[in-house]
Amino acid sequence: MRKLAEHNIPLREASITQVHSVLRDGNPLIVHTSMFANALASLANPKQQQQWVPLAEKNRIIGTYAQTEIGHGTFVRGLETTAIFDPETKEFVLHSPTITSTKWWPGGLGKTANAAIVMAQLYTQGKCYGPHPFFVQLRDFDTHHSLPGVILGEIGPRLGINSQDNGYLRFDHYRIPRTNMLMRHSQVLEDGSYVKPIHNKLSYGTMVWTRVAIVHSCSKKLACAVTIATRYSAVRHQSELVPGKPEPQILEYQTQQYKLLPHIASVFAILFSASSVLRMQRNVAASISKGNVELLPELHILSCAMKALSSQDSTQGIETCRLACGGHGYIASSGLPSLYTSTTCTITYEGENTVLLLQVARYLIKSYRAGLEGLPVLPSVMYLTAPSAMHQSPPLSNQALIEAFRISSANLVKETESRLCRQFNLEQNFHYAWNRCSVALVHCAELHSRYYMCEKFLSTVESIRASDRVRSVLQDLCRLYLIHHITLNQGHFLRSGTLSGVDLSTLEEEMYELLAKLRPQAVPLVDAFDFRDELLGSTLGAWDGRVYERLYEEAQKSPLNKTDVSKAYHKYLQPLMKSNL
Ligand SMILES: CC(C)(COP(=O)(O)OP(=O)(O)OC[C@H]1O[C@@H](n2cnc3c(N)ncnc32)[C@H](O)[C@@H]1OP(=O)(O)O)[C@@H](O)C(=O)NCCC(=O)NCCSC(=O)CCCC(=O)O
Ligand SMILES: Cc1cc2nc3c(=O)[nH]c(=O)nc-3n(C[C@H](O)[C@H](O)[C@H](O)COP(=O)(O)OP(=O)(O)OC[C@H]3O[C@@H](n4cnc5c(N)ncnc54)[C@H](O)[C@@H]3O)c2cc1C
Repeated sequence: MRKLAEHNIPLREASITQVHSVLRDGNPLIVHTSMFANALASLANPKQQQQWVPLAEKNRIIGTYAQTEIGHGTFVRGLETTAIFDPETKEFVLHSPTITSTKWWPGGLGKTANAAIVMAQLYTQGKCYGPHPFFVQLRDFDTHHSLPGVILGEIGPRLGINSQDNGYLRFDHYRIPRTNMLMRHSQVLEDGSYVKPIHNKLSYGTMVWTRVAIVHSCSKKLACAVTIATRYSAVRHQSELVPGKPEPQILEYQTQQYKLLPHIASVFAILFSASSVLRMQRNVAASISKGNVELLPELHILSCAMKALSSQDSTQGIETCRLACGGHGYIASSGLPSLYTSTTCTITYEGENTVLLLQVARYLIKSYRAGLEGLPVLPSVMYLTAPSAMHQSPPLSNQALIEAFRISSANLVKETESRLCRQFNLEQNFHYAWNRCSVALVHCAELHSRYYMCEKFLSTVESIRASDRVRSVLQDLCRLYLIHHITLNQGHFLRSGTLSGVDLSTLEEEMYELLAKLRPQAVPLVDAFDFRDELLGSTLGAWDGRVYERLYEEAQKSPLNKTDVSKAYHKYLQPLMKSNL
């Protein structure tokens, strides 16, 4: 915090790499500066904001977002914590009636936070109105002791981000003032009457906002990983490419280029998609403040789609980068393990990916059916029932490939919808039929989301202001991305008839040429991400390429190297060596 203050950077504006470079194993304040701050900004009314925001900004209040329970994370409607309005005292009584209602996971809840936005089932006048957000003080603001009626702690070691003190929380008939319910969108009045919001999912707004932020952070984490692995691949020499010749840089191997270059491209694809979703989010936020919620469903679906794809792509990409560094990728000082553990959790949190993709699929099927009936559908899914335009672009041009994506995606939705209808006729129950088709439905959502990402990559590269040479590199990278994802999904293109076996062979051939063509650009491309060595914090990825010296220097810092003979020798090893075991 002192470093950031020195450089005049508020924590909420510190970049993901700046924070990650200092707090490798998780940031106990991340949920405070992201979700808690956002919940106050978007769910609290102006009076509540005046009361809490200045205190949160000065870190007098440190908050978290306590929604997930030990029994339910995905199914928000199934939360069990209750907030029952007591009209006598004009208070809400928060209670955790069961073990499964224990709040579980919130970042910083264990030891750091003294307050939380708690999602609880709102009851008033004997009726339940579903999950609503409440501002809840958990600890004394001076002594930091937990308050009577609040039981909390930390949940124990995790795969990674262990400095984030993810916590648990229970309430025992804990009372908070009525005015602690976040009342921007819905209210409980003094007499206990409920005022409903203009859209009943507005209280989920903090999740939507965080999903958008995750997309951007995934591109940054992947950019760090490809920088490390690419620079290392230019330094590392191994084996013989031609027998008897000197060992080449491992980046000369086509298989190594195939491991790295598509993920370098992926950084741009995710980044450009993130910008487009962020623009949409700003528009939707502005319309909501004017009372218009028309585009909220579109934003919800787009943020689900892009969060799912970017978290999956960046996690796989980081793991590929780690593997591409051989043994040295496994050492903590390479920076790759902590990048992996702090990214793979994005597949699960803020909506588990399969669940989010099923939300996307639900929207695709509904929109397809609406389109067939001539009803209006939102812009991103109009293509599902629009006539195909495959023959208008030169064969295998970028535009033709995007059209192939669009038609294949529409085709898959059409095919899956027919399967859903057939299954419905057999089962006579929509929900069972839906479950029976859910693998195919996830594939629909993935292909639609990939189409969106490819389209955003291409349209951004086409409109970007850059020198001809820079543009040409970006165009090659974009082309590589399109072809790579077509080859990974070739079955869909064959099924839709948009590409033939011969087309796929031609594209595959071109992909190999692109790998060779882009090979000299690999290091300049990652240098252009412009990470300082201090921020990257990697023995393998530093700018000067002194990999072996740094690995050796770092090993000297191991606590085991402080003495020649370790204490364990005297305590365990020597007795073992002398025993007859
Ligand atoms: C899966 C859903 C979306 C399902 O919600 P539901 O109320 O059961 O709705 P449904 O019946 O499936 O659909 C009804 C309808 O509600 C729509 N909807 C759902 N969510 C939204 C939204 N946000 N905005 C606008 N619309 C929304 C759906 O699209 C449906 O629309 P439709 O009826 O089809 O027109 C929800 O339960 C959910 O969001 N679950 C995921 C939970 C989650 O993301 N938790 C995050 C906890 S915080 C965290 O992980 C922080 C980590 C950060 C860190 O450590 O750094
Ligand atoms: C590191 C980390 C930090 C977190 N931070 C916070 C936080 O700050 N605040 C907070 O409130 N929560 C937090 N969480 C909780 C997180 O949001 C949930 O874990 C997440 O939403 C997934 O829910 P779940 O654990 O209930 O998984 P489950 O839903 O139980 O998932 C288990 C499996 O069931 C499947 N499944 C579930 N429902 C369906 C369905 N409808 N259709 C098909 N398959 C389904 C899933 O696909 C998955 O394969 C955090 C979690 C982690 C790991």
